[in-house]
Amino acid sequence: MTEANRVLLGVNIDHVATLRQARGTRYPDPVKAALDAEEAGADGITVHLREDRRHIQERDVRLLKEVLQTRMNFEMGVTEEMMVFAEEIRPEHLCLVPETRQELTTEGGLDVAGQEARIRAAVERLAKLGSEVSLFIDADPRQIEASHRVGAPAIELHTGRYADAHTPEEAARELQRIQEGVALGLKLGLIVNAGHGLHYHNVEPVAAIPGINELNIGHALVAHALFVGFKQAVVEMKQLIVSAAAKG
Ligand SMILES: CC(=O)[C@@H](O)[C@H](O)COP(=O)(O)O
Ligand SMILES: NCC(=O)COP(=O)(O)O
Repeated sequence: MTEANRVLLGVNIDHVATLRQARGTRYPDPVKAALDAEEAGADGITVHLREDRRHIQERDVRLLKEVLQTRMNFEMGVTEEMMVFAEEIRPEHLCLVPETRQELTTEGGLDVAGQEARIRAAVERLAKLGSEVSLFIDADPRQIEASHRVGAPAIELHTGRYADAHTPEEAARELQRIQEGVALGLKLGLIVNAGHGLHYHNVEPVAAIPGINELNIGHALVAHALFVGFKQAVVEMKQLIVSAAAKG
């Protein structure tokens, strides 16, 4: 396999913390899940410290920063509170995401085109930490071009609409949007990642997109881990990604 078709797996451990927060217990510990994921072949660990702290807590992020063998991808809203916390943690990767207090999950991409000055200022400030800054956006040419203009080196394309498609035709259309988004991002010199809602039955066509760098996957992995264990869940996802990428 060449470097060109190697697709990385970022394991999102947020929903291990969701289970813990549901009862206010000390278990299950997302830090243990992260270490197990690394042993099973994860290329990085993703966490989203939400404003409402519904899953990941500051304690998790601080501990992860100390113990991870791979790297942290820290997802955050564009708020002063999060900027200050990111400056303390200095994660290797930072991903700016939109956040709405009441949403069930991250429902759309960041509107970079509609607030270029604000996002440019955030990207410049965070880049000083030495972190690779990424923008979580829809596969929309306007947003991809704006991400390039504000100086972000990387983007993560939101795959939620593809994952939530109700018919094969709709899924094919959404996949095509992602494929075109990846191609445009690469043409502009961006690192292109993708994620959200990917699972064992829909990940392969995305992993096969030429040039895609990393897939961030969480909810489906945590769900599958209930039945097969966390390490095995990561191993199975990684196998799917690696083999799809090799064919892509
Ligand atoms: C930004 C994003 O997509 C992730 O952080 C992920 O989906 C985590 O789960 P929640 O959106 O449920 O917090
Ligand atoms: N940025 C997307 C992510 O980290 C994982 O999303 P999901 O697999 O939990 O939907």
